[in-house]
Amino acid sequence: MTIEERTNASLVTHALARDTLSRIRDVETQQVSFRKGLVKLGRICGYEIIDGAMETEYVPVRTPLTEMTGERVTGLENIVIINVLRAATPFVEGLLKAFPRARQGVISAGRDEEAGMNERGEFPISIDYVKLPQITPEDTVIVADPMLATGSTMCVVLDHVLSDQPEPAKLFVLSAVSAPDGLLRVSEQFPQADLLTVAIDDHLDENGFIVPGLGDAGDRAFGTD
Ligand SMILES: O=P(O)(O)OC[C@H]1O[C@H](OP(=O)(O)OP(=O)(O)O)[C@H](O)[C@@H]1O
Ligand SMILES: O=c1cc[nH]c(=O)[nH]1
Ligand SMILES: [Mg+2]
Repeated sequence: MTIEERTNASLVTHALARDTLSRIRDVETQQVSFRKGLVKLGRICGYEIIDGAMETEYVPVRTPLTEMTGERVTGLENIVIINVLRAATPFVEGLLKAFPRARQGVISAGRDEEAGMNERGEFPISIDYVKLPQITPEDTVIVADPMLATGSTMCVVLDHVLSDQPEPAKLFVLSAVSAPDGLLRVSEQFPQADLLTVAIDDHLDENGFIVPGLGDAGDRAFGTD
């Protein structure tokens, strides 16, 4: 069975998403181009979510010449985007171009790289800051993080997002690059989530980095190492 058959994962299929991801994977791509690539990917993924998951309605439109029936996307006022600091910041900047009226939440989450992975392939995650909007049952919640590696970060983030809140109408976990381990872990713990990703890569290395991946997304976008 493929990983998509074993989980709720599906691929963002837009050719420009694959093009942009391939450019930012390149080790020669420097900070500014890398960050701009993540912004562009976020915008494309946002449009893909609208295309695949949102309803439209017919509306009367009066053009300068005549009256006609037009079409509008519904539900754009019920979008919540969660930014997993820090690597998701440029990704969310792009998503906001598709969802300019989204309510936003922020969670600062970091893997304890020094502690390393435990025997279950999980990292300890430190959460330093959480500020979330109230979620309603009408909302579509998009939790954005460009990298889904072991899934440790996303599971802790989803615990925070969903605790003491009504279940949203739809829940998307949006990533640029995912590893099979992370998709399996998040799918198992949060079967209600749709996992959207531009690529499902091969495996994790011994340090929990996605291979082939793109390296450390936060460091490359923020110019740190
Ligand atoms: O699936 P996981 O194994 O948990 O790894 C994925 C996490 O790792 C990266 O964040 P990192 O901890 O490097 O923080 P940063 O965004 O500040 O670089 C990435 O942005 C994810 O949040
Ligand atoms: O490959 C990886 C894994 C976790 N975080 C990253 O930024 N890259
Ligand atoms: Mg990082």
